[in-house]
Amino acid sequence: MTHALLPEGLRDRLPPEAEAAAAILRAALDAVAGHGYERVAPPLAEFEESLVGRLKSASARDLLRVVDPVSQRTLALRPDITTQVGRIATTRMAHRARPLRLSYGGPVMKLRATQLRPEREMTQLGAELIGRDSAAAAAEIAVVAIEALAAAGAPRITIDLTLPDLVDVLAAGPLPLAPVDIARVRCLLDAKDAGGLVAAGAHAYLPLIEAAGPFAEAVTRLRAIDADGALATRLAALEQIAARIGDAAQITLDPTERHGFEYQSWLGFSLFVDGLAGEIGRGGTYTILSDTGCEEPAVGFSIYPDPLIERVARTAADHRLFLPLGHDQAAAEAMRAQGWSTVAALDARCDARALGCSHVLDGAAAVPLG
Ligand SMILES: N[C@@H](Cc1c[nH]c[nH+]1)C(=O)O
Repeated sequence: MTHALLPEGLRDRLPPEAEAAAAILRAALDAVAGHGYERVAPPLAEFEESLVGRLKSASARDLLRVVDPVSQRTLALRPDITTQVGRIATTRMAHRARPLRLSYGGPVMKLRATQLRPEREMTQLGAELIGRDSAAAAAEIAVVAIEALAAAGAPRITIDLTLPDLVDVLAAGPLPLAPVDIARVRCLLDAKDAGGLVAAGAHAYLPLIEAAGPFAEAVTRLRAIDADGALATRLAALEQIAARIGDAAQITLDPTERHGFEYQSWLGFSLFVDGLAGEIGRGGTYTILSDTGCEEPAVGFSIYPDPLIERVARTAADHRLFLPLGHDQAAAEAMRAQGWSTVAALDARCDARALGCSHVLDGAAAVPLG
């Protein structure tokens, strides 16, 4: 009977998951706000053309579209709030001093589900720092991303740093490649296909496959490749970012990883949480195009926190307190002030266990239901 109730990839969130989802969003965005990021809330849908082409190098995206009977124009549901924040920053907030620090959180819609993420609607939260894409700016964003994830209840966090335009930089400088070969070499590096690189005559790129792993060793190997100094500023920036992160997260480097980086420029990063499959967030540097043709650098991150919901919901369910008939109302209020959810009996038929309570109020004390 559940099939056909909702389209594929869309679902209702029931208790306690809906509450957990809201709590996660709140906690993560509070952490972000603590660093001076001001919240913006763009709409769920907007004109298709304003969602496309706003960020430099963004590839055309499959969007979920509708024709708006009111404006007679095509609207698209947002698949990524970063684009909208870019629009706001370069239009309505163009007059504001840079760097401009903005945060956001809300649902996004993908046209298609993937095997790893069967949902088409998901929550996205994040922060964008507009007007800078320096190492200092990137380091701040990485630290804020890790803090937001920790505040959302993520236990051990790993950040994987990458250099999305690395192959372009090397191909244009010390390790020349014909333009037609660049895409091929990128794919071979993505697949970590050493044999393929040799067959394609791109031996010089082999060491990049080796330069992946825990940060300290990987960056040393990457430095060894940098014979002509073409990567010197990037290497220094990576070191600066890693030093700023310190031991707030495990740091790895995968210099040629490009998966999921659609518009990021010199820096990209993916966020992982112990015990969860796949990445939970992503970020990096990018360029916003304004309507007047100006370009503005930026750096930011997005977290897709839905996979954390189950974990948080489990903890929340441990603090549900049954208030028997005739309970002490002041005691109940004191318990709510401590963060308990109270469930009041309305008549003798109300059953604590059946109503999902973990404790019962006895006098002024919460007694576990056992
Ligand atoms: N919005 C990007 C991540 C990002 C935010 N800012 C820069 N990059 C994503 O979801 O993949």
